[in-house]
Amino acid sequence: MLKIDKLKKQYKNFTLNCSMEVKEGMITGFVGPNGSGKSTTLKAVLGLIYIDGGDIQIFGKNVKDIKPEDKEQIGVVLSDSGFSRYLTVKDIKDILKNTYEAFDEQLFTNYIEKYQLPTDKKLEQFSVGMKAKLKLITAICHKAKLLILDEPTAGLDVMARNEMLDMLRDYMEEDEERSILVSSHISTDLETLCDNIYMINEGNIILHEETDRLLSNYAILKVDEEQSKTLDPQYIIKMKKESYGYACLTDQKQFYLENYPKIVVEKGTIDQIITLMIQGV
Ligand SMILES: Nc1ncnc2c1ncn2[C@@H]1O[C@H](COP(=O)(O)OP(=O)(O)OP(=O)(O)O)[C@@H](O)[C@H]1O
Repeated sequence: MLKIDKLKKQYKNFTLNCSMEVKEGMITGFVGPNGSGKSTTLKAVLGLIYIDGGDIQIFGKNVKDIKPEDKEQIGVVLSDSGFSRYLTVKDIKDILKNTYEAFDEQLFTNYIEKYQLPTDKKLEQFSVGMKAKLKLITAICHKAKLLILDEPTAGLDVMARNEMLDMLRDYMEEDEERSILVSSHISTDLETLCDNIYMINEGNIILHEETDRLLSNYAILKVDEEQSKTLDPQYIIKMKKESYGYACLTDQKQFYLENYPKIVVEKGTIDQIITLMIQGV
C-alpha cells in the first residue's frame, strides 16, 4: 500500500532517514517524541515537501507519478492544514462533493449528526475537538483506500479520542483492503488501534514491532546492582540507570520469567518502551 525506502530530508539541524511500510488491511502507528520527524515523513509521503533522497511508493507507484485519481484514494489529516476558518460544514460538504467522485454524502451527514457538529457555524467558532472530528470525517468520507493521519487525536479528551478511534475502526471494517498510517504521541491510542508500530527518534526509525508482540513479549526488568551482574544479557535490548539499579528492556519476557524468578519483570507500556529505547544504552 505504502512503502518508504531510505527517505532522506535534510533541514539545518535535522536529518530524516526513514524506511517503513504500511501493508494492506493494516493500521500502522507512528510514534516518537516532539521533533523526531513524524510530520516531515508524512508530508514527504504526501508530496508536500521536496525530499533529498530515497523512494516513496504509494499503491505500487512512485509518489512523483501518482495521478489525481490515485490521490482521491488517500484521505489526509494534517495538523497544520484544513479548510478556511470562514467556511461552514455545509460549505465543506459542497466542496467535498465537487472534489471527490466517491464522496459519500450520506455517511458525511450521518457522522455530522452523530457528533452533533453545527452545520451553519463558521469553523472559527468550532472547538478544538469539533475541528478534529470534522477533519477526520472529511478524510474518511470519500472512501479512500489509505488514510494518512498526523496526530488526529491531538487536543482531544478521552471520550472524543475514543469516538475518533471507533470511527477509524468502522472505516477499516467496511473494506479489508484499506490501510491507515497514523501518528500519535498518545501511546494508549496506538495500543488499542494499531496492528504494528514504528518508533522514530531524531529522524531514525529505532523500532518496528507488531503491537501484540510489544505488549506480550516486551518487558522491563528491574534489577539492583548485584542482580545486574548475574543477568544473562543476551536478550537485553537497552539498559538505563535508575535509583534502584537498572531498568532493562527485553523482547523475551518469558525467558527472564522462567530463569530469574527473583527479579521484577514488569509488562512495559509503549511509553516506557520508547523511553528506554531512546534513553537506554
Ligand atoms: N520547514 C522546516 N524548516 C526547518 N526545519 C524544519 C522544518 N520543518 C520541520 N523542521 C524540523 O524538523 C524536525 C522534525 O520536525 P517534525 O515536525 O517532523 O517532528 P514531529 O515528530 O512531527 O514533531 P511533533 O510531535 O512535535 O509534531 C524538527 O527539528 C523541526 O524543527
